[in-house]
Amino acid sequence: MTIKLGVPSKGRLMEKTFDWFGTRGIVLSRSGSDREYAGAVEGIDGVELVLLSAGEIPRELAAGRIHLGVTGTDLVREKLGGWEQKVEELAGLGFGHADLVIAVPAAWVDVDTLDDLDAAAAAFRAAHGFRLRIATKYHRLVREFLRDHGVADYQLVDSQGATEGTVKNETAEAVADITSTGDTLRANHLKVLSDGLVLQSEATLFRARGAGVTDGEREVLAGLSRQLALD
Ligand SMILES: Nc1ncnc2c1ncn2[C@@H]1O[C@H](COP(=O)(O)OP(=O)(O)OP(=O)(O)O)[C@@H](O)[C@H]1O
Ligand SMILES: O=P(O)(O)OC[C@H]1O[C@H](OP(=O)(O)OP(=O)(O)O)[C@H](O)[C@@H]1O
Repeated sequence: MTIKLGVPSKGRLMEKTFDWFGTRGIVLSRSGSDREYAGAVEGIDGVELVLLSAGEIPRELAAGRIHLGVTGTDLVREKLGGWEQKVEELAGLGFGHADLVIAVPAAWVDVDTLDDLDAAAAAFRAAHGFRLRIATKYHRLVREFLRDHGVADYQLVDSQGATEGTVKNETAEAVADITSTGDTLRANHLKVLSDGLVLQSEATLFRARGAGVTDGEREVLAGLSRQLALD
């Protein structure tokens, strides 16, 4: 009779999630040493804390291995096709705000919009014999966004980190990545296209639609909802 709550195992999302639950009387903590991914829950019975990579939480929710999970809306939409059938958004947590954007070199003075990018991509292919490369880890979201906005002549290249560096390293001509302050983009001489906002993300508490629950677990979920003032 335990509800499993998945929370990011490190960094800003973990700390702010712990604070968010803490102000609502549920004290989450990482037990053991700094490197041990075990968690403890005080202030409510029947809830188990599972510490996971933020990027794995969508899949764990979809598989029903955790009942509740905190992660960014960007990661849920990217990792879960038909996400609305698999998870329910219970609450935006008011932190982890970040924009997924398309950015190009600041030096490309003729490219400020997606239409410009489309034209530049066609010219790039004619000049170089291969498609303009956009580095990202958000393949699904970027592909859908560019398709919906009529940009076709490009290829995605996978980048799982330090994405803004790919342009300087000449493994991509443009990037699609998360930004919050814009510092990383500026430091890498990149600019966001004026209509290049793919998605605005926020840390969110999700419920797995497919996770089986016993009557006892349903009661725990109801108690948790009351304590978190979700209703
Ligand atoms: N600079 C930022 N400011 C605010 N939120 C951010 C920022 N960068 C990433 N995020 C958000 O944090 C969440 C986790 O990001 P990311 O996938 O980079 O996790 P991570 O810390 O690399 O963890 P892991 O690799 O363990 O999954 C995402 O929802 C993302 O939108
Ligand atoms: O707009 P800013 O405030 O500069 O933040 C943006 C950066 O933050 C994230 O990286 P993170 O630190 O998570 O590292 P990563 O390269 O592993 O994704 C994101 O991927 C950007 O690189």
